[in-house]
Amino acid sequence: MAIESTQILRSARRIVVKVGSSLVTNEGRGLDAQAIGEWARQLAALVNGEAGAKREVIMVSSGAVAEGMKRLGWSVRPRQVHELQAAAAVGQMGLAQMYETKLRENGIGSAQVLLTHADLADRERYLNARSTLLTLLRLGVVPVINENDTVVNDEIKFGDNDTLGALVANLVEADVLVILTDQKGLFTADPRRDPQAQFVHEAKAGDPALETMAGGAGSSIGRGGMLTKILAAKRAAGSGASTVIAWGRESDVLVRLAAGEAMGTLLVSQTAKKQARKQWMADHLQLRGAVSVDAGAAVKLCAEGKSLLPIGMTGVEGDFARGDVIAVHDPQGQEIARGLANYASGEARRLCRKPSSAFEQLLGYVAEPEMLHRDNLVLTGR
Ligand SMILES: Nc1ncnc2c1ncn2[C@@H]1O[C@H](COP(=O)(O)OP(=O)(O)O)[C@@H](O)[C@H]1O
Ligand SMILES: N[C@@H](CCC(=O)OP(=O)(O)O)C(=O)O
Repeated sequence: MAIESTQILRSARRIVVKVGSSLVTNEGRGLDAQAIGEWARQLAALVNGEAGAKREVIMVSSGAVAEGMKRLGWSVRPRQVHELQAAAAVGQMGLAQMYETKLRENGIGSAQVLLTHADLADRERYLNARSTLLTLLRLGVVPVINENDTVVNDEIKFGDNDTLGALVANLVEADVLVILTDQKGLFTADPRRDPQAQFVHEAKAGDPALETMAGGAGSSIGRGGMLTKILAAKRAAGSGASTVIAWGRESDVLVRLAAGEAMGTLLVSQTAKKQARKQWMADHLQLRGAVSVDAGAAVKLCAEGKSLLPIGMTGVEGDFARGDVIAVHDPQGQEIARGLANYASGEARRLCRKPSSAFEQLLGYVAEPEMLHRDNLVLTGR
């Protein structure tokens, strides 16, 4: 593995770790307390900076359906969606409890977050999920995420948490997505079926050749197999995150990866994080409105890399909701930036020229001090 590649892991500050059902539930035998304890110990080590700098980590864990089936005494995975949903609701209790216990034993707080694809497609919910997760990370708490199986049906169900892991990596703009599974990484063919399969150390995320190598799930517990992992890596690369697929039972896997050790398969994102964000924002051509700012705010945005605060806003155009993409115009009417609005147009009009200390009285609640947060904004002027 090239030196620059190991550097990707070593320098990663925000990491999303995804573990699959077969690992979490010991191939369906029940929650693997020892394995979860091991990952919790390693997550704590990353948060505490024991493997280099302090990292922010998010755990995306499957296993609710498999654990629920065990608790309900079902040996065969039900085909009816509502039975799967019921099993997930039962199993999620145990899953959350186990992570909470194991992380707490390591001195780390945890939070349960259940998400659906629809939550992340809706701009307002996307922003809400993003700010909640970023707040949890700032507090040093490890979010433990799963699909919200109760409210999804066939069409909108992720069906596999590899995709969810990638969407979460996009949501929080993680540096790296680590997918822990029951193989050492990607092989040129499913190693359970082809003994000649060669290990792939490193490749470009999104390379179509990888999709032909990847087969379906090797066990009756796992869902997506390698293909969903390859596609997840492609999706994660959309926001600039590289992906590692590694064996979840390798000793100290997370700590060693974070220290830069070459393990598993590294799928390198071809786009830098900033460039990816700019592209994403540029793709949202449908601007819902704009805010005009004074010269001071324009300098803060363009030259100082700051967020846009309502105090610098002189006017609001259009009718937009929280989470919509809007433009920022300088005093000459030139577009200088675009970003995700934290406030709807009606609220924004009331906040123009106001300091954040006045927001609560004006709106009746306290929300973000920024109209456009730096992380949700790209400069578009020259
Ligand atoms: N090219 C490949 N390289 C490695 N594993 C593969 C490949 N194609 C298919 N697989 C299968 O994918 C399985 C992992 O996927 P899955 O069972 O869904 O795990 P998880 O529960 O971790 O998501 C492996 O056990 C393996 O049998
Ligand atoms: N939300 C489901 C996860 C779906 C699933 O099986 O994912 P995975 O094992 O990661 O392929 C659960 O917790 O059972």
